[in-house]
Amino acid sequence: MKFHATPIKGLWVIELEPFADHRGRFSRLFCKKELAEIGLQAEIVQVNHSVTVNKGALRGLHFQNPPYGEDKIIRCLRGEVFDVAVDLRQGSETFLQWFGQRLSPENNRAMFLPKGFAHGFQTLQPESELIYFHTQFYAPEYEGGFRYNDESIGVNWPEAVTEISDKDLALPTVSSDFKGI
Ligand SMILES: Cc1cn([C@H]2C[C@H](O)[C@@H](COP(=O)(O)OP(=O)(O)O[C@H]3O[C@@H](C)C(=O)[C@@H](O)[C@H]3O)O2)c(=O)[nH]c1=O
Repeated sequence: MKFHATPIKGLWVIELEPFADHRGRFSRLFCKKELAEIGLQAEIVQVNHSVTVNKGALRGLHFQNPPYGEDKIIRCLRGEVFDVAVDLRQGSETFLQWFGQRLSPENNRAMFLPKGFAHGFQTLQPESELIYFHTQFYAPEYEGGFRYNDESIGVNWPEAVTEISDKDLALPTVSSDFKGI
């Protein structure tokens, strides 16, 4: 794995390094020892998978509140997505700044989000599949989120939004007294 720093400290793009031969490819998706270099300390306790049927569909921006904050690794297995992380860390010099990265099987990129980030993505291809590695269990009572089009965050989504859940449409915008998580 190669690690590429982003403009937001602690947020990394992971480049997988597939071995290719006449049979196809082999990639290491997770390595505790290598990921320790970019700050992954906790155990992975849950692996999730999502399929999004339509191009332009959007999920996010999601996070879990303390004490269920989590690190996440996100990899696209099929299709292509524009993946977004938003810095919600209290006192961070990049507070409320966002970073976007295209993820696809072809570009071999994955994202590493430490605790304190919101996450969302928009599909750039139909039938896009993601696999997520999480360091916390799903805790619905600690779920948090912000509206994908919150102006104080200002994510520049690449496509018109064709689909979004009612739950995500009902998410709040960032209030002026929000200090982070
Ligand atoms: C996230 C999650 C959902 N669920 C359930 C709740 C619900 O019935 C159904 C769908 O949940 P949601 O609508 O929240 O799914 P979704 O909008 O795809 O949520 C995901 O969005 C992206 C952006 C992320 O970063 C993920 O961590 C996760 O929050 O799955 C679990 O059982 N475990 C989980 O970890």
